[in-house]
Amino acid sequence: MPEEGVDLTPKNKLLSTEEIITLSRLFVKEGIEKIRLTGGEPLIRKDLLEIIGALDTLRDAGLQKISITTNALTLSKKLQQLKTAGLDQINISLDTLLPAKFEFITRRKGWNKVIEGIDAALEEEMHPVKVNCVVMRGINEEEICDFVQWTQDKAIDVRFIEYMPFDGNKWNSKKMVPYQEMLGIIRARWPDLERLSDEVSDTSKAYRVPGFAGQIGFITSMSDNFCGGCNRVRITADGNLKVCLFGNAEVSLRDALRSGTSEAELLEIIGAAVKRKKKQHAGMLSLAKMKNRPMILIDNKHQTVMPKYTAKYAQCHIKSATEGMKSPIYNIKLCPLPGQGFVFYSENSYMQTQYDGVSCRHYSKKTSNVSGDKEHHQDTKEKDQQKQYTNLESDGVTDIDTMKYWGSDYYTFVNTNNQKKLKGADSGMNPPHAFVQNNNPSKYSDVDTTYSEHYNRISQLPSEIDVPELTHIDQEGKAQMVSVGHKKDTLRTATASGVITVGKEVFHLIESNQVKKGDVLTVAKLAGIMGAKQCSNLIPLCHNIPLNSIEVELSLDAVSHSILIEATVSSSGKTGVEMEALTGVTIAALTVYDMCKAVTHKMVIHDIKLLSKSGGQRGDYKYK
Ligand SMILES: Nc1nc2c(ncn2[C@@H]2O[C@H](COP(=O)(O)OP(=O)(O)OP(=O)(O)O)[C@@H](O)[C@H]2O)c(=O)[nH]1
Ligand SMILES: C[S@@+](CC[C@H](N)C(=O)[O-])C[C@H]1O[C@@H](n2cnc3c(N)ncnc32)[C@H](O)[C@@H]1O
Ligand code: SF4
Repeated sequence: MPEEGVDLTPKNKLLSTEEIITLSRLFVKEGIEKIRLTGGEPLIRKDLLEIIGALDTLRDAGLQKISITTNALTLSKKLQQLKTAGLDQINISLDTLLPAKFEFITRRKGWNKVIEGIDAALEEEMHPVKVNCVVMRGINEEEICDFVQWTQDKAIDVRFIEYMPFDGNKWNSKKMVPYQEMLGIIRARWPDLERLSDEVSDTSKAYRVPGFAGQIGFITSMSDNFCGGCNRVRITADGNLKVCLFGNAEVSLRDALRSGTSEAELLEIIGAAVKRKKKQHAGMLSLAKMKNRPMILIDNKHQTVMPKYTAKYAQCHIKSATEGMKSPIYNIKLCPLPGQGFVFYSENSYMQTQYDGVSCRHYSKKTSNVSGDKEHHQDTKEKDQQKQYTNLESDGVTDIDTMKYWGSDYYTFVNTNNQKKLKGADSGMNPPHAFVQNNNPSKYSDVDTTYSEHYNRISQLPSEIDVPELTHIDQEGKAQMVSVGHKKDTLRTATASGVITVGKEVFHLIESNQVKKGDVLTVAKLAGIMGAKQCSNLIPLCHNIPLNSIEVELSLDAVSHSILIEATVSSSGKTGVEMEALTGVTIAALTVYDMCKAVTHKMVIHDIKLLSKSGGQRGDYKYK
């Protein structure tokens, strides 16, 4: 819980008891066997007993387990009643065995109450009693062995959880303790720690110290995801279906229920969502950059925009991006800051969308607005638009390399620079909120797209997404050389430059050609040419391409006692030659260094950069 707290969702936005039960019945009918009430915090719901009691009546329909995950602050008082109502299993969160640290982590007292809750669960034989401990470096990692020791006499299952990134929790990779490291710490003290077997859909990898009453486990979402066995779907307290904890795609089942959607239609919506459940979550570093609801809000905050108007406006925006912009889009750029989205460029206009779905702006480069989007921008002054446009560019927006449309509201982006694939409308199950104009539904009350129309359209989209592999990593995140076989040959040139500052003495020796090893400028020039030719042998994922020409020039700067090096390379090929030009400059500079190091080591190679580049898919580049 952040220090400043969170805004509580108005009650009418939360699923009612009846709605929770209706949805549960539907899911159980479709084969769900276990329901976990998690958080937020389930124990603060006044109707918890009623919900568990109603879930208990679904046993005959196939429900086998009813569980909760709780902070256990009020558990000892309520447990007996919960068990009588039908609760089978309980997971309790506890990140420290030290009461003072508990207060520091949770910002409240209550450690004793949690321990009472754990003891009560053991007494009530709520088997297994799982204790969830999120391990954070610098906070509680030195307590790992104490937690393991705790299982000697207590028949609990302590699960060490890798700290996961959620909005606002200030995650960074250093704070996360990977499970291999935890395992190492435990093995150092208990070398005979034994591995137990897991169920295929378990979140944790189970272990036990031989002879101990309890066991331990590791929940390795970050370092070794267990998505392969994932069979879970999640409904937030405000009624959104999330098919992945880490996915932003959410579908409002609450709104569907409240708009009188039939059971068959609901099943269609759910089916379409589940079919698009991804094979696994994004990689660890990408996750950290993603926008995701914090864990505390998975339970209770309305985040998704309403499909009623998103469907129409998504269509409208993609349409303006393609047709409304009147001329073809020649470039798409990703804005540099999270949530700023994409900019589409065409001859006569450009359009900015926000990736988080908050807004979408369509700007005209000329005086008149572009059709299809006019009404949305009456209030935006051309000058401001221009300013924003310029800012985006000067902020160094990063190119999207390719984009593929799958229909009127679905597309994929691939961004090689950032090594990631971005999906605009996500997997199509979500209202395509990347293109929502405004989050004020009343403004668009004329829109009448219904759920079923929307999802019908979406369900026609291909379920498998053939995202082009353009990055230098393969599907397992390992390095690969990108295939350029499909690319056309074009004339490509690149110029790079660099500087070696050699100091007064060496400078004069070079200038007067008195360096003992020989003619520095000539040798370095040849070295630069040879270096450019050798580029693909030196840089692992570089292609070896036929070069048309290599020019290396060295000039002397008597003021700074430096040699300025410039290399220009050209090729008629499938891939750019900037690496060749940069290698040429680097090798020329190293050669100068090598030839002069007998005089001094006080030489600095610096400012190696790409000055310009032309040809290729992404257009020309000039260093400014
Ligand atoms: N990646 C991922 N991690 C999850 C998911 N559900 C739970 N976890 C992780 O498991 C931790 C404990 O969650 P719990 O609420 O106790 O649920 P659980 O582990 O699924 O519980 P069991 O039903 O006992 O397996 C969470 O803090 C997450 O780290 C999920 O769907 N995906
Ligand atoms: C978000 S809580 C909700 C249920 C309940 N309020 C509780 O405290 O247990 C569910 C589980 O997620 C864990 N959790 C919370 N933030 C996490 C994070 N950043 N990384 C990994 N697990 C986290 C909690 O420790 C808890 O076991
Ligand atoms: S697919 Fe999503 S929900 Fe399932 S284990 Fe992976 S991250 Fe969790």
